[in-house]
Amino acid sequence: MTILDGKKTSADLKLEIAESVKQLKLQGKKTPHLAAILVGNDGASMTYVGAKVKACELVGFNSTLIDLPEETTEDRLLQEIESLNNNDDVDGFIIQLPLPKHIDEQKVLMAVNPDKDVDGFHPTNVGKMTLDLPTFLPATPFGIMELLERYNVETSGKHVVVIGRSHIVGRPMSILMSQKRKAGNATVTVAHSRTKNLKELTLQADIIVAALGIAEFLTGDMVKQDAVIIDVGITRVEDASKKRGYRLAGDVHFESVSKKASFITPVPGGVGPMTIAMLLKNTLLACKNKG
Ligand SMILES: Nc1nc(=O)c2c([nH]1)NC[C@@H]1CN(c3ccc(C(=O)N[C@@H](CCC(=O)O)C(=O)O)cc3)C=[N+]21
Repeated sequence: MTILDGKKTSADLKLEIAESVKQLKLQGKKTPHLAAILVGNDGASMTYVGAKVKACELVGFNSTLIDLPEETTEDRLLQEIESLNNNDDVDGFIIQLPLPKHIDEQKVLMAVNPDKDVDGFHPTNVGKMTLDLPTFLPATPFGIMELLERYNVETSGKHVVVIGRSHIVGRPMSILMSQKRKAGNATVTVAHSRTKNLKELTLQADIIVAALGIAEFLTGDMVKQDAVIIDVGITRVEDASKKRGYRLAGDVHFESVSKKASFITPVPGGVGPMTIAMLLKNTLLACKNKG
């Protein structure tokens, strides 16, 4: 069994990105600049955005965090987006999800200039991804593809079962892995909350991407011997014995599943850190695209 070490791989990627930033600077080009908008003070969201800002510092990017209160109106948020769209120094920006319920997420994501949409959530970029045209790939799926590639995990002709159909992970993952590309050429089944006989499907899977958001959902009895397991879930589970009062759990029951897996991503230290590294990669690309 091999651990797909996202922490190590993301550290390697960040070194590569830092090297590119140095080269840009030597050529007298501008420093990449990522901005993030955070609405409200959800604990997990604050952690993730904080990690993104820290990662920017590490690779030598400039970063801006726009921290708005929970009661921010949709109009006010749209104004902030317009101002980032028009800010020539900002190469790319993201709006941390989820947004408060009074804000229309689709409307907000459509307001982002697709050339600065380093999350790859704008319909233009989703369309380009689907057509396999050059674009910003959504960071989590992009990170998983990179991890599979760097560990030389064979995907061609394999049966992948993606559990979850979200716009940010499950759906794009299913599209990318079925495409003719590195870590692609797979036969993909998308399972979701209405799927019948899920266990029958997962037992046939060579590769399982668990992205449904239920802690420790996938157990050893649902998995074939030597399957490749990608755990996208990250849930804070109350645990009084921990410093912070919680532990992080994936969508995979690691203890039972790892006994059968050939490759498996841990939580923490798997897909999460890769997401951040790929966001940086997209920002570097946005900066280079500008010329
Ligand atoms: N517009 C937008 N873009 C996103 O990419 C986005 C988002 N919204 N909303 C939430 C999800 C989630 N996400 C994570 C990023 C890093 C870790 C990460 O680094 N996790 C660490 C642990 C961090 C911890 O201690 O909580 C790990 O898995 O090792 C996890 C999750 C990005 N997301």
